[in-house]
Amino acid sequence: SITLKHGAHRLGKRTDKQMQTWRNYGLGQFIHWGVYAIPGGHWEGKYYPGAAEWIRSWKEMPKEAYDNLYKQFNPEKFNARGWAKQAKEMGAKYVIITTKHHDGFCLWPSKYTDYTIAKSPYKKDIIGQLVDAYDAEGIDVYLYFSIIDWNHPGYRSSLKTEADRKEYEDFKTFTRNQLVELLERYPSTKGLWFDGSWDKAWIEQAEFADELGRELREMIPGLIIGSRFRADENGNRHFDTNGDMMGDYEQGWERKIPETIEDIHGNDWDCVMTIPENQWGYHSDWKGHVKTSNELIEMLVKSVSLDGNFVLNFGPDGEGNIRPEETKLAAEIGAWMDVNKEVVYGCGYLDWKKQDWGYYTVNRETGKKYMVVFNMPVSGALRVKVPDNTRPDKAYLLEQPESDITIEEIHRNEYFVHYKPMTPVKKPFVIVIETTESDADEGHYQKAKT
Ligand SMILES: COc1ccc([C@@H]2N[C@@H](C)[C@@H](O)[C@H]2O)cc1
Repeated sequence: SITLKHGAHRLGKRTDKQMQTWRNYGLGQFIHWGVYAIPGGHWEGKYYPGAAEWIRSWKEMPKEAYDNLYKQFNPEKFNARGWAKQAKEMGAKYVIITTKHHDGFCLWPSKYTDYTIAKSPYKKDIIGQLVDAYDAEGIDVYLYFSIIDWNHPGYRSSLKTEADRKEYEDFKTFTRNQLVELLERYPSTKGLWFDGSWDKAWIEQAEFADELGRELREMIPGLIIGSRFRADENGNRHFDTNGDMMGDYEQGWERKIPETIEDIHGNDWDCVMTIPENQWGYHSDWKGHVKTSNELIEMLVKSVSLDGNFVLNFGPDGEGNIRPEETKLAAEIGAWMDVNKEVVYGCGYLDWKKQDWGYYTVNRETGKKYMVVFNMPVSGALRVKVPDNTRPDKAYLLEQPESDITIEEIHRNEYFVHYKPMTPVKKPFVIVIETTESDADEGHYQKAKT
């Protein structure tokens, strides 16, 4: 590997307490809220087919009209305590809240621009209310911040002229000032989730961004920042010139989930996921597939089974309501978590061969192993392949610890867990499997000579 001044500053996972807490969350909530929720994916009767929070970039949206929307932003239904309570009941352990999206509108009263909530009819600090409400529910708060800022005069996506460069220096100072301001105003923040950092102009700022990251980490010891924040001096993002991840966890899994443990390259990671195919901000007309709670629970369990966190996005409307579809899903996920949360919290990857019926998770402290079943085989026989010197002794339903499920040895290190549900299965369910680790005899299975 080559020597880098602004590459990864740490190899391997962080092992401090704050990062251990992050690693054990399992389930998080994303909140995308801003003035884009006012048009909600429409303008003058026309339907915007893109992601609602990007409507300003739509050729049918006059920039002037969009940039004046904040003058009508007065979400009277906004109830931070209600949102936090709903997130608690869903089972979210952390929340990521948009402080400023690409449009540059600040949901906190920043003193570095007038394009903020303080200048709207609503006036009050939205970020402050959410931080207090989620803190009160014991849900850790992380702040989303977009480097892209279409409102700031100094913002550039690329630096072509000397004038660009001069303007961009003001933008860099503004960006730093806002981030320092956010951490000063909300010191209970556990981390920053950066977005909009793919512009050439920002990629050229390896030294500035590295120094800014250092300054922010000094302000809040243990602060957690993902891989999307900065580039190294050769313009590499997420992974530096040597292939080492920059930041504390990988932020590449947006609306997608790794397939195998190899895909995560030994790094911590989060998957951030929308309920429709691709809407983060509020769109009043979701077209296409809206994910069910069974799909979302599977994504959650799949993420945990591969040592990641799953962060589900909510996009409140222009009045401050959480829409009915999201409320329903939060309740369904919460009902499942009420019964099964122990297969998520503090759990991660078990190095047993993945089987078709679902996913294994293991509690990192207790070693307790779980089979989370999504796909019942017609045979009722759940195949389990174990590593050498591991023998499954007992299996029982998490919901009925006294249930004793038959385990049949069918081959060397291979078993059938025989389970036929008495009633039709409508939600994923969990079987706890207990094992003995032994240097037992090789057993009596003979490999065929071929
Ligand atoms: C051009 O592709 C994208 C896709 C998504 C984004 C933003 N990242 C998500 C977390 C949302 O904030 C979305 O607007 C930005 C650019």
